[in-house]
Amino acid sequence: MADESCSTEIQQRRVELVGNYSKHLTHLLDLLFNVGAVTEEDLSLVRGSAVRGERECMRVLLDVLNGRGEEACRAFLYVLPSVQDKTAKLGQANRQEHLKKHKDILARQHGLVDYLSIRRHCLGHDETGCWTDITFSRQAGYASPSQCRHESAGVGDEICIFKDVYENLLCSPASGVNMLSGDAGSGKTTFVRRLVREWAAETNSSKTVLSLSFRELNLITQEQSLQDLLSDHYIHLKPFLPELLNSNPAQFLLILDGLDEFCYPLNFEHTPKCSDPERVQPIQSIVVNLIKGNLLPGVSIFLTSRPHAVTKVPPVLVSQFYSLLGFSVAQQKQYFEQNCSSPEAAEAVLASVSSHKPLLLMCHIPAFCWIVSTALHDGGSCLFPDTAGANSGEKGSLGAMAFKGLLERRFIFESSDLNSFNLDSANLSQVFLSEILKEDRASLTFEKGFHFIHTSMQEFLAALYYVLQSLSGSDPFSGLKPSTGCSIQNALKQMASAVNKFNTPQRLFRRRIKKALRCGERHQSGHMDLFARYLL
Ligand SMILES: Nc1ncnc2c1ncn2[C@@H]1O[C@H](COP(=O)(O)OP(=O)(O)OP(=O)(O)O)[C@@H](O)[C@H]1O
Repeated sequence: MADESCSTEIQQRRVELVGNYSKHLTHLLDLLFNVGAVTEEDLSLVRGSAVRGERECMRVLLDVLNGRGEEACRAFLYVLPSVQDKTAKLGQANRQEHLKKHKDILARQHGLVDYLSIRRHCLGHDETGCWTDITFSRQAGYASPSQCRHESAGVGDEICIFKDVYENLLCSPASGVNMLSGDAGSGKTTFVRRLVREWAAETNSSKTVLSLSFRELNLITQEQSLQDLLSDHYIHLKPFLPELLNSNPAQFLLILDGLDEFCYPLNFEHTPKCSDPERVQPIQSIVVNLIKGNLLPGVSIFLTSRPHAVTKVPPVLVSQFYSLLGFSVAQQKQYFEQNCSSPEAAEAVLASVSSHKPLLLMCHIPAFCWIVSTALHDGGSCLFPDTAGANSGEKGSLGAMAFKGLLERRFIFESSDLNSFNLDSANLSQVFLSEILKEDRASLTFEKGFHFIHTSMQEFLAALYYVLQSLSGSDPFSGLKPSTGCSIQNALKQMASAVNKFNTPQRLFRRRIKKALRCGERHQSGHMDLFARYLL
């Protein structure tokens, strides 16, 4: 009776055995041959079905075993656990190896060299010295749009630092949807970079980070599945992704940086519900289903956004809401000390900033500290002292392209855009602040593009272009033609007299500034926030 049960068991488990063991057929055949359960003839018979796929081979093997009787079936059931053990161990080791590789790749993608360009000198030292402390406020969810607009902590908000946010996102089991709101240039992407790098350096992390930016997601024009999206982005995880995503989504932290830049509308009410990672759908539906917890239920999500776009996500879906509060005066001091070439230079920069109240106020935004310390890197008192000179035409064209980009809400430029403004990408790195543009190898498409080293720089150059055009009597809006370089060159030559005019604004100039501000307001997207501040 006991003997009969082996062949019966195999028949009853036929579907499961074909599903789970077809992949390990070679190993199984070796074991069965070694214990004498199958003959060479049997092996040929099984392997002869290879053209119809490994599952068919497995079916043939089960038939062969059945034909050979109870002894062979018992041997099969006996060797089965060792196949399972070995493959589980191999799979585990392989997976660990790939996750380690994943950490290395993510750390490289979130590297510092291009991003915090002026602090290369600190890279050889302890990395924590590269980041300046910044303060956050934390509240459970957010209730109203006005709540996400202000930059100071409200009553009942908890004040926290990097470590607190890190622990909530990466050390607590499942933290739902977390949102970080901050003004343009306030340090959201820098926070993401630091988070990823510190996670990658940790040996015992329980969660795995996946990081995407909305700027990259904008490039996806075809419908696709979440699984394909992630597999394309993280090719090294491809063999494990289906299993990882299905088995335990709670082990992932998914970072989505820059919601304000996402160009597709998010419709939380009418997007069809989808919980299948393999289902093909538009990119905005993937985002909605992730945030609603339909796709990868239990995954922790970290969204960053400029304040105006926070309301794209309904408050009820947000479990923790963080705001970046900017640099305090003490933190600004720390920043300049970390980023200037010497303590004397840092002191001179700080003195320069402190003597201009508007500048001091603006420097609570890290991007301003970055621009100011780059411009005054030697501690001098003149902003961008070497902007006048032989390449002013190119700088002006760059400003025109930056302004056109803002009007069209574009942050990535193609070679043809550069050509139409007579800009040569090869020269640009030498022209302005050494790294004004960098190549964008958007990893989802591998297409070549360019973007300003930071959007705050794009907005700064656009504002500079706008002011100089207006002061020279030209209309900045009509100056966005390919030949713009020449007219800007003239404008830059007149910089000195223009600055005087700036002190005694003329009616036309005032009208132009008002027009620009109205234009900024009309673009409710907030991508001209800094542009407007620079103008003022
Ligand atoms: N904590 C920090 N320590 C040192 N530098 C920082 C820090 N935060 C921001 N910066 C500097 O400010 C610049 C702008 O920061 P970041 O790109 O993170 O802003 P953002 O909030 O993502 O801006 P945007 O909304 O325009 O995308 C960085 O390039 C970096 O030089």
